Amino acid sequence: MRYGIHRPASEKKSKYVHEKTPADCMLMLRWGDSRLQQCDAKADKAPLSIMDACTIMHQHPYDEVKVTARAMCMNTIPWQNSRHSMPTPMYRAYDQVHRVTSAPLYVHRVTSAPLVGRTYSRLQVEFSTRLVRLHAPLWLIASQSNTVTPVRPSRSDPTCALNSDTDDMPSVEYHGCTIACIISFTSFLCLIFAKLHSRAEKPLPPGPRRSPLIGNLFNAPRARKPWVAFRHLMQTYGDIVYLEVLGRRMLLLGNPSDILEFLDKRSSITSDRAYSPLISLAGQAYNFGFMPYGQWWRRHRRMFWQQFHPGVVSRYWPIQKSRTHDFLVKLLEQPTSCQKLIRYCFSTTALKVVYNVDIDDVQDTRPSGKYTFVNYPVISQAGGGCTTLWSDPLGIIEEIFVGLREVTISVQFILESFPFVQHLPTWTPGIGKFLKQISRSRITNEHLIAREFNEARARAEINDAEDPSVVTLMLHRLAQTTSSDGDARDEEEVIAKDVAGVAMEASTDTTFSTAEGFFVAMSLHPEVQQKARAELDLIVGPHRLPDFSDRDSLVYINAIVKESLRWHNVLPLGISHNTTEDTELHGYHIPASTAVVPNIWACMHDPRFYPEPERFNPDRFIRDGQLDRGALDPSDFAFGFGRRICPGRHFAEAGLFIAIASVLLLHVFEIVPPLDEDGRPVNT
Ligand code: HEM
Repeated sequence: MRYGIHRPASEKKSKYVHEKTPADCMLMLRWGDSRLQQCDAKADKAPLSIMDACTIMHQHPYDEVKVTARAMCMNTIPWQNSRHSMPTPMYRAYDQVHRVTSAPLYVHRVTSAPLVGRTYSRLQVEFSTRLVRLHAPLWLIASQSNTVTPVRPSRSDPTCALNSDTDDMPSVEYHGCTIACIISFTSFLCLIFAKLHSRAEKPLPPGPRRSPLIGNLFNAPRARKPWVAFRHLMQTYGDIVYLEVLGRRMLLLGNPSDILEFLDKRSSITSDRAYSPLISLAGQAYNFGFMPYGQWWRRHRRMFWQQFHPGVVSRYWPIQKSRTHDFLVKLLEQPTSCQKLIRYCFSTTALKVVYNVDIDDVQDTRPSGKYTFVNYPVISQAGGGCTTLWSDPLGIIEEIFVGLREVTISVQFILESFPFVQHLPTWTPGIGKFLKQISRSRITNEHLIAREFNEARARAEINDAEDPSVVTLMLHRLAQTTSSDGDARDEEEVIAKDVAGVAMEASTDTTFSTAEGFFVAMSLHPEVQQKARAELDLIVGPHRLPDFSDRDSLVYINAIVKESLRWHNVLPLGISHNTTEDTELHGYHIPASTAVVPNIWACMHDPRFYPEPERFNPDRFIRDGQLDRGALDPSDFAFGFGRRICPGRHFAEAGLFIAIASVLLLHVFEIVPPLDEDGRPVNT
């Protein structure tokens, strides 16, 4: 029985196949177990692309089909171009080959597909297998360099694939020393393909069923607490969940050991950040926390670290202490403004530490214009996060934060999947208002950072070495180390400006949100306040305020700091990392460019590690009167992971320690829940 594949005249020639492609492709059809039939597609002068082959296989009701689509391989389709028309698994396979060889690949290769159920996924598996067995690369090189003559397959040819189930390559004639090159190159590629093959066999992690095109769009949480929605997914699918939303891959991790294994131990391939148009839209392009993993990020991080590593943060302790004392005085005067004053305390500390700016009053006027200290809640994953900006027009700031609050995961996905959305006019229904507000945020951000840096630099130039601010220290260091090369110096200054901006912004909302959580916890747990005071009375006594020198002795206060970080996570999903290579986790294949989202909140509220997780209980970190080294330490999670771990954590923990110890020591404060209209405590 003979089958010929005659393409109807009306059928368009594949747009992927180049006119000059040698058309010596063939199609082998296997009918039943033993009857082999063949068709030489060259007769039709219609070379098949792999997609054509797939279509044919898909359309023909054979038990098993083997397709050898050879000569259209090279110089026909750059693999990238075929991305949108390929079944995803096949595209991935090409993608992998491309990554490993880092060479332009024009490979459309031999495939074999027992069409069980006639699905492409079956095809993909066979495809990888056969790449290894068939030495496909040899054939490709040979046909390109013309040093190997392909022998047209025929049933009588013993080397021909048609005559055996093993599908060996057709026989070839070699010329001169190219043999050695070909053999070694082939072995190299075989190794690569073998590796790919082993990867391809691993399944993706479990997750909800993906719909065509949109993937898991409807599984992506739209609620304000995505970390809770993600935990629900994990309860269904396990601690490792894979989602794809509009073509973007996402891996959710909900188990402490998996998170540490993947993001800490393998941080060399999991420290990238995904690009999002939101970053520049919101004026955060300067923020190295969102920069991709690479030299520019590294230079920023290095300069930041020089100012905040554990060996130097003690130089900011006096500022942290004096700002805390100022906070206590103000709290005594205005006890009902507690929340506003907490923000004031941490924001003024940051401004002083970074720019050497003094603000002594909640309403402050500076000579250069009217500035109002304003507090507005800003987007924070915990919903309770806030930021404080030191800026001119109060109305604009409010507008900005209204805009930022609108940045939900859905908006993020839409912008990332359809970047053109950012260029839509601001009157566009639905998204226009958001775009307007976010663009105001950007302008203010850029203005603020440039202005504060320039003013601090001017002050640093006239001032003396008394000023320990981050900007001054960075500028001094630059003056000593930067070469006379003007461009290099300019670049270093840009980095210094960025670093100062990040230090100011990143250190305010995170720390005061944690402190706010602490106040809420204290209002709910008077017994914790009592225990803390007993310790403070014993160690510090009634005649002075706590100091950093008391830190090691104040075990219960340290446990409160840990419990505050655990109980109220300011970044419950951290900042997602991106993989830069294909890898695997617990037998699952994790493709490159997957956003890895650690559900820190889920870990910190997992009853397996923290019994009664909703209860604020510092004792869970104490054993035999000492901090329990065996307990899962929230600091190892709340500050992120690997090479991206929060570089401001030592500064943050010091600030939290001194604020918490000082507030609790003063017996004049009793932190209680707010009262409702009838005078009953409101249980938050
Ligand atoms: C309680 C306070 C804080 C918490 C809970 C916190 C948490 C985090 C987290 C979860 C990350 C993401 C890490 C990752 O990608 O895995 C991060 C990054 C970062 N944090 Fe913090 N942070 C706090 C305070 C601070 C402070 C005080 C500063 C500055 C002085 C700061 C500066 C940064 C910077 C610059 C990054 C970006 C690091 C990078 O991408 O390389 N943070 N923080």
